[in-house]
Amino acid sequence: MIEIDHLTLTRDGLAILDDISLQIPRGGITAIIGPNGAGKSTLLHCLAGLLTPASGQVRVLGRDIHRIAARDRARLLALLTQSPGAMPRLSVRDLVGFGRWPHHRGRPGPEDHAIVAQAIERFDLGAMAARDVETLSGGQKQRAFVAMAYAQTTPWMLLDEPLSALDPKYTRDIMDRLRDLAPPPGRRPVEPATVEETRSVLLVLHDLQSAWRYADWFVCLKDGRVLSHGPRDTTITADLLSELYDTPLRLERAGDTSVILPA
Ligand SMILES: Nc1ncnc2c1ncn2[C@@H]1O[C@H](COP(=O)(O)OP(=O)(O)OP(=O)(O)O)[C@@H](O)[C@H]1O
Repeated sequence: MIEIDHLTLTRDGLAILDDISLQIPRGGITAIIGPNGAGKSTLLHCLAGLLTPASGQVRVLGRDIHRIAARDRARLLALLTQSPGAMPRLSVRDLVGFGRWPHHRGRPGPEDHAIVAQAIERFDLGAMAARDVETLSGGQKQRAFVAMAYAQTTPWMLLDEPLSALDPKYTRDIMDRLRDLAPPPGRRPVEPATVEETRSVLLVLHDLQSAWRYADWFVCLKDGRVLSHGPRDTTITADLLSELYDTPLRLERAGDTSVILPA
């Protein structure tokens, strides 16, 4: 579980995160949603221990994130940021291999190679594994970075807008794969033999449809505060979404799911 206890983070004297307290359950997929500038990325960086709050605490599996050494943190949480930056002259295979660094620190062994191969297969990157990352399309690059986070084999994967450049096929593909790794609590993950631990996936999403379809748990942020959080079915309503985004939205049943539409 991740426990967030009265977390406040300020920049230039302004509270970007304002007294946030909540718990994020272990296992399953949690979506952080909310309008632009709500503080979603900032919260993700705080959870990863990369930003120091003005007050409050983040505990991951019972430990204060700021008291965990960087190397141990990297074996606990994988963070994929919104703009991971340029990777000149690096092949897709090498990029994915970077995910193993906290485990082998420069001396990869057979298990590291096996996990990288699985990640490449799992995220459908085999045909481009030898290519320079910078020659990939935006969506292909996105998949390669998610595969890198996967190869880190951490109990927690924190992904900031992993769907932003993806077409509908790969949106579904990546979310199905994350669902396999982080099934709803109580169900076994679909994992290869070398990667046995259940993952917990925490992602920032603007794609509300995917959030609705895949997330078990929601954190709804607005103006640096938590407007609502909890399991999907008891948290997400048309009224909540309309208030969150300051625009009228409705939620309609469509077969086995619901769609979110302008009201
Ligand atoms: N380095 C910084 N200095 C000052 N303000 C910042 C800094 N980084 C972020 N902010 C501000 O903090 C607020 C929250 O930013 P954050 O990136 O966390 O929002 P977000 O919810 O992820 O937004 P988006 O959906 O647009 O990506 C914004 O008002 C932003 O301008």
